[in-house]
Amino acid sequence: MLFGCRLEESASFNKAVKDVIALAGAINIADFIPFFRLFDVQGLVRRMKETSNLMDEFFERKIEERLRGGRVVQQEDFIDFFLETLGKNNSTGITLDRDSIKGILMDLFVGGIDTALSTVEWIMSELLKHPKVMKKLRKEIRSTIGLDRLVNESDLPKLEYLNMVVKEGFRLHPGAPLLAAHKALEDQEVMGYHISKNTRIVINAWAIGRDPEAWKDPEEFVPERFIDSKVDCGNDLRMIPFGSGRRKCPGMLVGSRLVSIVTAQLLHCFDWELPNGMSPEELDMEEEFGLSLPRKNNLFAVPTCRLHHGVL
Ligand code: HEM
Repeated sequence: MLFGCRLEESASFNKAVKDVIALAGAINIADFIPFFRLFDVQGLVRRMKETSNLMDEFFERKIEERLRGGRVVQQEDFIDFFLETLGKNNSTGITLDRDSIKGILMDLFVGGIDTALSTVEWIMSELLKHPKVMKKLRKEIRSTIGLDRLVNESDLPKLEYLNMVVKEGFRLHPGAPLLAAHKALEDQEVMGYHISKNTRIVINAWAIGRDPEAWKDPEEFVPERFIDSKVDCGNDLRMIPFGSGRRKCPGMLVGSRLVSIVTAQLLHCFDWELPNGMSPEELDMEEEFGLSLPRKNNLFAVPTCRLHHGVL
């Protein structure tokens, strides 16, 4: 439950996160013809202001609830951390004002939720499209963990095939296909091309993950390509779903663990089938292009619980 929210509050917040991502990825004519900035012809600025006000009000409410001691869940979370560790009168010597705390919370949610969830949805889609891979992964997880308890984070290093499946998911379906826009700090020569200082640089991680010069059968979902391979996110420029270098995603470790643990739990707890006798070949894999890269159409699959009674 998100910060102990009521269902409708949580749903409207999730919608706001999705809207921010869609708006930030939208093509804005004013970026190309500055004259149009005067008019906001597509209404993008107005919608962005409305959405960020909505998120601001949400975090303001949650912070006020904490300060009044009116929390619904007992577990500590990000908001407690920021208020206690970096709020007024703390002992660290660093103080963040309320706007900065809200800004960081917004960054964490916008950067961390949709990217991870869309990657899990894509991995589940690939598994439903490739039943042999799904079976092999399910076997690894269930034989390692058994059916009397849930998978937890400390199990992840033992699940080697899961690690390969997740890497293959990140390769084909990077959550942020064009990363974030960067700017050259100085003139550079890269592979014979001159890049002038201040050039805006957009890196297509999606295309790199599917480049036939970098990968054998790049369009195929084959986790086995990572057997005995050291290639991983962050250590090889062919795999950059989290970017690379100084401005790479600071949530890389959390993000990749989140994707691994959610995928492992979905496969461990349930058997999955496509609905209404649909065959794997019929499952559509259309992408919706934007700042993130979710499925165009929601994935529907039917779960059957496989854990022993009382574990869930
Ligand atoms: C599967 C999950 C995730 C993916 C695929 C992902 C991907 C990315 C990418 C591609 C960037 C831009 C890097 C660049 O342009 O070089 C980025 C930046 C960022 N990510 Fe993530 N991310 C994920 C999870 C998270 C999580 C869980 C958090 C926070 C807890 C997070 C927080 C951020 C922040 C704050 C930035 C901006 C960093 C900066 O501007 O220096 N991300 N992420």
